[in-house]
Formats: sequence, structure tokens, C-alpha cells
Amino acid sequence: MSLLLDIDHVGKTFTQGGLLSRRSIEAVKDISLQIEAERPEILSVVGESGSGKSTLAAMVLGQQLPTRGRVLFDGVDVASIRSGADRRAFMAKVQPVLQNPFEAFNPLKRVDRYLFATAANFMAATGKPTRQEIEARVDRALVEVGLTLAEVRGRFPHELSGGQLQRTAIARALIPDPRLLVADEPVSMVDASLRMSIVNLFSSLRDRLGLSIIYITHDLATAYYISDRIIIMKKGEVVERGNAREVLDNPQHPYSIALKNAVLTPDFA
Ligand SMILES: Nc1ncnc2c1ncn2[C@@H]1O[C@H](COP(=O)(O)OP(=O)(O)OP(=O)(O)O)[C@@H](O)[C@H]1O
Repeated sequence: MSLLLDIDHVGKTFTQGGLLSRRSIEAVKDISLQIEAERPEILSVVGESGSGKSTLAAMVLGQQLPTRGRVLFDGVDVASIRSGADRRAFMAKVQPVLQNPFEAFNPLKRVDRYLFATAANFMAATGKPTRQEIEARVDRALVEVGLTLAEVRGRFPHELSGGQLQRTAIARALIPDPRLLVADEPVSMVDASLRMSIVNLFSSLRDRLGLSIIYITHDLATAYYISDRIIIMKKGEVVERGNAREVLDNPQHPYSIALKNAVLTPDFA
């Protein structure tokens, strides 16, 4: 069994304040978690605000370095990736999807410019691509998310709906052919009526492209619906983990039970 992602006893402590008022925050305590390379999956990470979900995501993305343990991607310690070329190769394989698509795009810049720039950047690793090759790559990524380049071409962010813009942001993440998406609250800013279509898109990307997705959310209903596995975090620790439906149908830890009761919807009843 080879591992795509191996989070090995990882912790992150932040230190804040000056000499006299120094205090430590253990955002992530000691988490181990693996995703198998041959078994693409959606892994949901849920927990209240401040439980360490985003810090864990930032360590997987190499944006924060662990203060203990290691994050291995495809067998390589993410903390050891230093050169620009290695960093670009890693980023091609592990892509973030942000919470707010309106923050991902400058309102004064046409969205296709971002897509072309991303394609040109990642395709440059194998020689200078032609304009046609870049457009074909961008169109392919947009088609994967249910859009086309013709629909997006020349548009500014405000000329697309929130759902279309989040799809475009996901398309941008797909351009380098990643193996893992790290999506931090990707539907919380999207209109409630469109949320299911975006999370369904994640399921279909897993099935069609063999992508694994770490789905960070407060929304237990969508987590229940699309995830294969779930971890429930509290104060930097995993308090419960397992098959998403089994955990959410029959939570064991008092915190998981409270979390479920707080958001009980007819879906769970
Ligand atoms: N750069 C930082 N410096 C200091 N403390 C931080 C930093 N980033 C996060 N923290 C602290 O670490 C803890 C975990 O934060 P984190 O953002 O990972 O939680 P979260 O579960 O993602 O919360 P939310 O759902 O609100 O995004 C919090 O106490 C937070 O204040």
C-alpha cells in the first residue's frame, strides 16, 4: 500500500506575545492520518471554530510547518521542499480551494487571465506551451467543473454568479492535474441552493479524475452526504474518526454527539 498523504504525529504550536506576555497555543496536538494513493477519497474534517482544522490544512499545503511530526506527500517530507522548482512540482499536486471565490480573484481582472496564467505557469515545466495549448488546457479544466472557456472568457468576477466563480476557482485548481485538493470551507460563501451542486462536483471529481479531497467544513449535512471518511476535531485533537456515515449515524464521543445535535436536520433523523 503506498500513501498519497501521511500525516505522522503532527502538531503545531503557535507562540504569541512579547517576552513578558508570551503564550503558546497548541492549535494541532498530535494527529496522524493517511490517505492511500490507490484509493481516492473525500475526507471531511469537521469541528467547531478554533479546533485546528485550518492549521492542519495549512500544514498539508506546506504553508505552515509542523512543530512536531511530519507531513509526507508521496513519500516526501513537505517541510524538506525548498527549491522553487520542487515547490512548484509539489503545488501542482496539492492544490487549495479557498472559502471565498471573490477573494481568490481580483475584481478588476478578468477571470480567464488567472486561468491562462496558471496553465502557462504549470505547462512551462515541460516546454513553452502555445496559446492554443493553454486555451485547450483551460477549457478542459472548465469542462470538468461544468463550464466552458466560451462561458467564462472575458468576464470579470462580478459577471459570474458565486457558484460559477467557485467552479472557476476549482477549475483553476485542476489545471496542473493535482492528486489532492484541500478545500477549506469551500461552500460556506456559496448560496445555500448551490451548495449541493458544488459538493456533488467534488464526488464526481473523485470518481472521474481519481482526486482525493480534504473537505474542511462546519456543515455536517454536506459532509455526511459526500465524504468517505470523517475526522471530528476538538481543541487540536481528533476525538472521533471513521466511515463518515457510520460516525454521523452513530457518534460515540460526547463532542460528536453535541455537534450532531446542534445541526440536526431531517437528513439525519
Ligand atoms: N498564525 C497563528 N498565530 C497564532 N495563533 C493561531 C494562528 N493560526 C491559528 N491560530 C490559533 O490556533 C487555533 C486553531 O485555529 P484554526 O484556524 O486552525 O481553527 P479552525 O478549526 O480552522 O477554525 P475556523 O473554523 O474558525 O476556521 C486557534 O486558537 C487560533 O487562534
